[in-house]
Amino acid sequence: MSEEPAIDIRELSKAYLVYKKPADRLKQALAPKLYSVMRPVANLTGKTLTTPMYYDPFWALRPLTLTVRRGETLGVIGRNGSGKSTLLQLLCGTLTPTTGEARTNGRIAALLELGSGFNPEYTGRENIHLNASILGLTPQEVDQRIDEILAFADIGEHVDQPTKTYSSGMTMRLAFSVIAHVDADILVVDEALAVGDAYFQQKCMRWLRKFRERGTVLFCGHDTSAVINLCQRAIWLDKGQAKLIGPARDVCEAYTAAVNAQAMGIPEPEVRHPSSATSEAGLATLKVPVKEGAARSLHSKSIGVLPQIVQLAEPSDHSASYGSGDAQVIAVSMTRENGEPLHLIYGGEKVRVTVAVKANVTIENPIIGFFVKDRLGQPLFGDNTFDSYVDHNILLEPGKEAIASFVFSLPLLLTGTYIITAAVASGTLNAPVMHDWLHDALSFDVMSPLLTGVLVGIAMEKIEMKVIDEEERAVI
Ligand SMILES: Nc1ncnc2c1ncn2[C@@H]1O[C@H](COP(=O)(O)OP(=O)(O)OP(=O)(O)O)[C@@H](O)[C@H]1O
Repeated sequence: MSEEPAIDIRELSKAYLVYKKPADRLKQALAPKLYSVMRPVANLTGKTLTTPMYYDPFWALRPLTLTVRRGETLGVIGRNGSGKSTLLQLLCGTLTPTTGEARTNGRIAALLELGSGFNPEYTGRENIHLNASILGLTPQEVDQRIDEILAFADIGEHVDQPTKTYSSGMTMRLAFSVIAHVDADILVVDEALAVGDAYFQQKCMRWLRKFRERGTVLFCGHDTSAVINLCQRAIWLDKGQAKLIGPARDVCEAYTAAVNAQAMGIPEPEVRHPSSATSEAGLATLKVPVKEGAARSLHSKSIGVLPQIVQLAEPSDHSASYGSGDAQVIAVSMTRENGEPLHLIYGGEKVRVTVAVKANVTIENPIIGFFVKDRLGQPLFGDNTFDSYVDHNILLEPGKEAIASFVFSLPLLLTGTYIITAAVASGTLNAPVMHDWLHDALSFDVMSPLLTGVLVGIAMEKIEMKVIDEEERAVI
């Protein structure tokens, strides 16, 4: 049983029937019956009548064969209209295939097209019952889990309002909460996940990372950094065809190269399909053609002064935390080095993150730390007080507070929302006793005009370029 793949797709395809005129749809519905009556008469006169087709088939998905192992996370990427939703809907059974089949082993739950599974006239509570039962829970099981579902969604009294009155963020909270509580074996999620506030997204990402330890995930979207971050393998769909299947990084790089080439008006890089023997391993040999005579103008720019607008949000009241409770994080802030509020910051400038904690019992040698995570919950950078204070024998008595501040040059960050996690512990770094770990202590938004394609940038001190001759080449 455990050797069975979670998803087994054989020659799966979908052709939509496209009618030129609305009347053609009616003709097509009537034609088979009409022709079955006319055919025997025609046969008597020695003619053969074939039923005409009033539609053109549009192949949204060409025959695809693919297996996904249990516990694997597969990314599905491709441009708009490439067939991603069609594939996922075929898997979920909401579309019927034209050829082939998709077999799934285990309970499958999908978060596709936000709220599409909700009846807008029903209240949130009624939709929980409806969706959870569609996903296989008995009414008793829904009753047992409803408090957990509501706690996870955290939408307060809105739960008794019709979902047509919900914001997209609230719909997302409820929809995700339901699929998180139905004991799914296979989860199919698309970029609907990007809806909602940063704190809830972090909660979903934490849940998703945990789910990956036991379940199979299909993650669909245009966002290659999310696919690289979450998925082991990826499939790139192009005009309904699987253009490349392989390790997520290779597939995303090939896809990004093709998208960039198209934007630059140069031919797409050649993509070599892996042979079936090596399809699970490395692949994708790329040759990037350069447009002949493409003159590039070169600017010198001072990277150290990229304006980044940093907007701090209020700390979340609902931040999840864990720890012994012997001490707790009571405040977290990010300011300029001198403590002034932060609004507009230039790349490479100094900032100060301050974490205040309070002891509930005597804490010997507290360790206070923080790290900054991106929207996918991936830690980017951070530090703690351990190395600097390991020999200081600090005793934090019950009711007393301590603050730690960290001054550093803020790396250049991509536009987006970032979250600061803060924690207080004691013991050692290898065997810490965690007193309070506050997942989402503070968030800040960055507007950055220039950077793309990296997690963080650094303030370059100097960038130079010059044309060299062979002699100079020899000394490099
Ligand atoms: N019911 C339909 N009838 C005809 N064509 C359809 C139908 N549904 C989808 N298509 C077409 O099938 C192709 C694939 O659509 P699909 O929604 O699967 O793409 P996608 O990769 O999910 O796109 P996006 O990234 O924009 O969501 C598109 O060209 C779309 O126009």
